Amino acid sequence: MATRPPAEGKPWELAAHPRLAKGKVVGVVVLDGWGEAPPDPFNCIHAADTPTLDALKKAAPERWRLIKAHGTAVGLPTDDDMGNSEVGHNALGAGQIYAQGAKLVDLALASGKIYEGEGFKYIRESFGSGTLHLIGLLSDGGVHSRFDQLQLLLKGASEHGARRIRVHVLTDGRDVLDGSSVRFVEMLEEDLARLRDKGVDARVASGGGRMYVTMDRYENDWQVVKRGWDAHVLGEAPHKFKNALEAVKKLREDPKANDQYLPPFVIVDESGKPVGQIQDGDAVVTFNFRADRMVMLAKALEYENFDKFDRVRFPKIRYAGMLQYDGELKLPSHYLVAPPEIERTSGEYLAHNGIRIYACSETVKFGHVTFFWNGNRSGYFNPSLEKYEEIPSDIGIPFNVQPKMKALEIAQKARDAILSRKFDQVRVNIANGDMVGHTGDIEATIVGCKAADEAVKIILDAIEQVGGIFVLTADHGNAEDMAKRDKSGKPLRDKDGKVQTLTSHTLNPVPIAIGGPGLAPGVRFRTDLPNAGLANVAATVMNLHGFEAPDHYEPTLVEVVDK
Ligand SMILES: O=C(O)[C@@H](CO)OP(=O)(O)O
Ligand SMILES: [Mn+2]
Ligand SMILES: [Mn+2]
Repeated sequence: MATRPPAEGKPWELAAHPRLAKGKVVGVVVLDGWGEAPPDPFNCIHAADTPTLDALKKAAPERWRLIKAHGTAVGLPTDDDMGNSEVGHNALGAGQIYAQGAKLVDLALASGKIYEGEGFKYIRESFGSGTLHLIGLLSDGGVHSRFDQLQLLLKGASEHGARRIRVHVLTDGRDVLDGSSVRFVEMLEEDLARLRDKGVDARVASGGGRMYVTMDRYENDWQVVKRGWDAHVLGEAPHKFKNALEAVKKLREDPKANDQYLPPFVIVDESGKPVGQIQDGDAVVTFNFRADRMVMLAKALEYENFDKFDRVRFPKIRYAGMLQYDGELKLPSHYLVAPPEIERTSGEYLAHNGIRIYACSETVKFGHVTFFWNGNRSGYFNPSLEKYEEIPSDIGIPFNVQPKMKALEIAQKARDAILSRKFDQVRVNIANGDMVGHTGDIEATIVGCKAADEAVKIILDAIEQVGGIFVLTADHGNAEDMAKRDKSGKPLRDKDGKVQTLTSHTLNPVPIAIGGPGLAPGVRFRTDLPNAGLANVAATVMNLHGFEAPDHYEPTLVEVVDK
């Protein structure tokens, strides 16, 4: 964790790098979900035809190396935590390691401070006559939420006065194994039964699969959020069950069922009445700590004026997020734990130093190279220097059906931005390894990886034409390992002998490659930073723009030697 002196009050002007020239176009490519792992049939990156990236690897160790993308290196609670896009892009863009949401929530729960904060005091006002609703991802993936945090919150809230609690569960299957929803619901039901023994009226009220119900992001498809609203708030859904365990078990009987995409369901009583609609006077907490897939629901819960879908009813509730999900929008206005204040990101520094930036991705990753990259901040630092462009993602189909996604379109936009010479930095995120990797479809992921490699080639060719520099890296692993493994690394099989598919991110390191005709001949990776991680990339990029990095940044990966 950074122990460097605080930057407060320091000037924004960056010193010129003593040996590296300014004025080169720098292409920054983030391959989402692209880690490094040994060759193996479940390593889709290895299995795919990726000539461009293979050629870069040959420049190791001087211009290709691995960096850490998981655990404490990116501010997560432990080294057992896989990386994810939020923490990955935060670290890449900020150049510093911050304790992230997951860790801040752990600390607040462990110390009990969560119950003394403004957010909890606010929702507690409703405990007298209202119900406390908890909505979020039922998972121990640690990417958006964690089950142990939900357990502690349930216990703590009841000890602090909540008498009637309803949980609205979104099943995962993306950060954890598909099918694990059943076990999570069982464990939750055990906890709720214990609360009932203590006289708290606690039940599951509604739910659905995270990719189909509630957890859309970057306004890709508001219908997803509407399905959640209908189930959680209105108590309306096509499927009705007597309890949540029956719900997930029955819905999973469909051979095509998948935890990520379970349809919305509502729990009803003997007379068919929903057990937990959200009503005037209730309190609501969205217990995900991660922002991107909760912001849309937060808007629906909080905004008086709202036109994304017909809410039918807009109950007067006291709503708090686990964290504040958008610092610029101040949304939600009440929250249980203060988010990390990520400051002095490389984007802000570079904007102060006149660097013109173009950033582009498709919808599902657009906020990653903009909002997350800039320390969870929306909008431009300097609109006259920056341009952010979003390519609409395919909607309504799973990504294994169109595994090439918009890789080509993103690369063409980047190429045009590079060749226009209107920008000093052209930054993209190419989504295939991650989004297709999450489907667990090996064939499709291989196709996606090949498409990503072709996109990289287009961008590198443009950098070549303008005499520029490229930095290519990734935010965390995914496509390089699609099998769940035992401790020795052998794929685990289910009772029918089928290898268990790993849809989640991984703990693997990711590659970083530098090159291009603009790179001074003596630039190479240092050898004294074997444990470097994503947070070391920002200082590296600043150097390649011809600046020294600020001294509170994690150190640069490069040095310049005489050639
Ligand atoms: O899809 C997401 O929300 C996460 C996995 O839960 O992936 P990423 O961190 O790559 O965005
Ligand atoms: Mn990612
Ligand atoms: Mn992902």
